[in-house]
Amino acid sequence: MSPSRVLVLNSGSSSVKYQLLDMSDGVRLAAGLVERIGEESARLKHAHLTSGAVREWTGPIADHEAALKALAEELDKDGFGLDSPELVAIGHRVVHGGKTFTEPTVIDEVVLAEIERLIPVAPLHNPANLIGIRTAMALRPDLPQVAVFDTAFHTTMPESAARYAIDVQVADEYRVRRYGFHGTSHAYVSRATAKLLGKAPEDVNVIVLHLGNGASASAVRGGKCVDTSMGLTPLEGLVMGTRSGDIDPAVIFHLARVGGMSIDEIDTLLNKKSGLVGLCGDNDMREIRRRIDEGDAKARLAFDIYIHRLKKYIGAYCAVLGTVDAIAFTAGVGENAAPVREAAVAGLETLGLSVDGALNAVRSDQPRLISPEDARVKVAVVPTDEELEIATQTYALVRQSD
Ligand SMILES: Nc1ncnc2c1ncn2[C@@H]1O[C@H](COP(=O)(O)OP(=O)(O)O)[C@@H](O)[C@H]1O
Ligand SMILES: CC(=O)OP(=O)(O)O
Ligand SMILES: [Mg+2]
Repeated sequence: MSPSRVLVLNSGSSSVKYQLLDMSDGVRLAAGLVERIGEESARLKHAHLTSGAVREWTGPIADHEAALKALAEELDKDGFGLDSPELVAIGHRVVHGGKTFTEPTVIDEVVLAEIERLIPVAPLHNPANLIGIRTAMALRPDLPQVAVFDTAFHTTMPESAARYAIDVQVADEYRVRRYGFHGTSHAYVSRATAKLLGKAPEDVNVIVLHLGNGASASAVRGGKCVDTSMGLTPLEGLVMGTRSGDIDPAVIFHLARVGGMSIDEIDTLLNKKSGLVGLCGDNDMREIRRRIDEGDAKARLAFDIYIHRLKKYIGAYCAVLGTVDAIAFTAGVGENAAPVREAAVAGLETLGLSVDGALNAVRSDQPRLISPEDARVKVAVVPTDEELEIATQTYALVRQSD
């Protein structure tokens, strides 16, 4: 049998998630996570999925390169070393691909240079993605390394949604436009939602709510993205774990002129010290719900602001799409937090939206409907699988160029 294993690396600002899949049968062989990179108490969790064996390890991991080497060692212990001839490619999540990359792309020096050029518009993500790619290339220079871009799915947005209403020349010179992110997830979840409805992606309009630590909404018409909430960078849109999402841009001038803050300080404020963490000190929805149950007013207000923004985007995307077949909740918060799903659609009956309390309370890792049976617009929980989608696209590309 020809080799058919693909390793997927999803390098975030302080973590690396990875999965090894056999694409001949879709079996996941190993998966893991290195988090708190750069700290003394970094943590590695590795699972050998066919046996169920799990290894965990806590200790200092200095940087992303060290993290990559540590995860390569764990794979090696399970007989899945990066030197394995079974491996056909390594697929990398790359967050910002600008307008250049609309498809998965085999990485060479030109592609690396372009990803590097885009660092100013994805400062939390692209540098980590680059280190992941360079380290993997050094370990396996002979293997195709494929970049799968978060922005790719959104390149179908019409100009009316993608352009900001600013001077066109300035916008074009500095490539200021709305790119959108989490596209791999929006693509996967919108397709999986169509499947759940028993329809082809071309035949349905779906609103996808990707609510993780970073969060974004998208409006998908017939399988193609027509609008999304993130913009030039992953800062626009919904309230997130540590990011503000939408604000009046004049807040920035005000903080600079009146507050005496530097641009870098404001950048850090809006990207890392805002959102849920800025509002109540916690960015984990589990902790926020626990505090609400204890009567904590700050946590309550943070939750209410989060929901208010989410509702506005649901309403906006109903308007953008005209007719909506389903809205799908996904990622850490969307898949697990029933109170968020309930609150987000509460009062939207006139838009055809409601959830069934009992169905919403069910915990499952399977795609499922949580709206009443006769609902005009279906509400679904659809677990995302960015790693599978990256592996699928990576494998298809290397098979095609065989
Ligand atoms: N059981 C749960 N209930 C509520 N929220 C949860 C639960 N599990 C995870 N979350 C939320 O999901 C977030 C992480 O989502 P995830 O999609 O893994 O994020 P990312 O990929 O951006 O790191 C956590 O910060 C937390 O807020
Ligand atoms: C683009 C983005 O926000 O990604 P993440 O949710 O992984 O931070
Ligand atoms: Mg994520």
